[in-house]
Amino acid sequence: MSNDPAIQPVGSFGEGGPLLLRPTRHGDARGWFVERFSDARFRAEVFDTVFAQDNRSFSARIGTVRGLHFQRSPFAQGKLIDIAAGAIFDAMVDLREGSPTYGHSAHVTIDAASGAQVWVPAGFAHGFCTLQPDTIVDYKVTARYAPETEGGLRWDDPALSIPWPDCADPETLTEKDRRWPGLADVAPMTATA
Ligand SMILES: Cc1cn([C@H]2C[C@H](O)[C@@H](COP(=O)(O)OP(=O)(O)O[C@H]3O[C@H](C)C(=O)[C@H](O)[C@H]3O)O2)c(=O)[nH]c1=O
Repeated sequence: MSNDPAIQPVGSFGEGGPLLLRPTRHGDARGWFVERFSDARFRAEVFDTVFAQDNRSFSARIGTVRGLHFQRSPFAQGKLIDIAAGAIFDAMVDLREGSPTYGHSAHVTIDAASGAQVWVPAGFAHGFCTLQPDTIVDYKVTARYAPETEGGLRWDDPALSIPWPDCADPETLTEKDRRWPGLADVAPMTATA
């Protein structure tokens, strides 16, 4: 486990779990510059993988809930999440087959102001709730979009004990996100990226 303050674990999943990353912002009189992603650095310091796709979602309303989603093998996705505008309460659940922390959840708040990022490995269900209006979430994923392999977990399943923020608004859920099963009814994932 890294003792680099720029890389810290999210939750208690042990080696190979989600991470909070703080890329260095180089400030000067004009503002700042940051390398949001470096292939070589990510492979060396976080996880040796390649990314297949860059995604961006815009959520107009505060309290918008998206998730909890995942893709199954062979399109299980690791996700590197970065906030271009606004802020999110980011949540993840371990669904890795055989994991000693199977079914455990964790959460972290990240925002555009801090530039912090979250790495969510393949094998985790992922979702977020926006904490500001007009929030833009950018994220790199390690496998292409494969809707035929998509699965989900009910965002407010009591078995997950995710302490969603008070602003979370069920009215913002898509029909799809209203229908996901609870943890007891989801099969574990083989986390191949
Ligand atoms: C994920 C995805 C979606 N789409 C299309 C499919 C729909 O027409 C539209 C919205 O899709 P969806 O409602 O699945 O979008 P989100 O609810 O933001 O889904 C995401 O939400 C949580 C937070 C995640 O972690 C996943 O990355 C992702 O599932 O974009 C694509 O064309 N490509 C894609 O990779």
